[in-house]
Amino acid sequence: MRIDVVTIFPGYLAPLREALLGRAIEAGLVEVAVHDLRDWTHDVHQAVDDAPYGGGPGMVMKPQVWGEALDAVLAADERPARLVVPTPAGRPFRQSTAQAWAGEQRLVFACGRYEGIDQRVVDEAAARMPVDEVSIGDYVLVGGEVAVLVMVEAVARLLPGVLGNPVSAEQDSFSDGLLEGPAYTRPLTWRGLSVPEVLRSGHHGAIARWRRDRALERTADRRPDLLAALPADALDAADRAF
Ligand SMILES: N#Cc1c(-c2ccc3ccn(Cc4ccc(CN5CCCCC5)cc4)c3c2)n[nH]c1N
Repeated sequence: MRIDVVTIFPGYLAPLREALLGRAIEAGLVEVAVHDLRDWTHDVHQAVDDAPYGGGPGMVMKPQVWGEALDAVLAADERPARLVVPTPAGRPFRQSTAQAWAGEQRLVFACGRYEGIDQRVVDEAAARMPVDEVSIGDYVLVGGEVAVLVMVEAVARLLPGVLGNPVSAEQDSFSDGLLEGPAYTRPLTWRGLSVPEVLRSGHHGAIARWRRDRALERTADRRPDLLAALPADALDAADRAF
């Protein structure tokens, strides 16, 4: 997969080259290119924004600059691309979104700032490629860069070879519709708190049951919406007894 990010703050995306994802890039499992939107300005002030038509707070990002930038970035590689535009007004970005995008050959992320990007940039792009306007959550950020860091990590960890232990991607929270339960490691007792006996029993069936019960308990407590959204056949008799 190739990932391109267009932003006026390229430095914000530096964390993409750290740790697990950095190693995946070095291993050639994923390609990442970050582009400075201002490279496609032609005025001395490198203007990327202007006042909103119809009035209102703040500034809107100019369509001309974005159009030239996306044309150039898309032309740099022949693979078909999906354009992703983070916005507070977007559809929710979920694990299912990350799983769907993990199958793409190429993702191009457009990081807006100010009050966002002129809508015509999205509308014009949508005439020639798939475009998703997405939000990472119901809170307001100052720009799209942090959202792109979140989404790129969520997608990249699903790519073959990126995670050392691929099973854990399948056992993620949300993959089975539930939150994952508590995890423990050594020491056996820490500040007077011990690891639950069942996890040291060696009885894999009992351990699996305990973990499922803790996941159900946590999901019911913290995300009852997820429990309500589970398909009818997702809970077996033992789950229902819990
Ligand atoms: N993903 C994601 C995000 C973002 C996000 C993503 C991309 C951009 C680009 C610019 N901003 C800043 C911003 C902030 C508020 C508003 C709404 N206006 C407020 C004033 C009155 C009018 C409406 C617009 C633009 C962004 C924010 N925020 N939260 C998420 N989950």
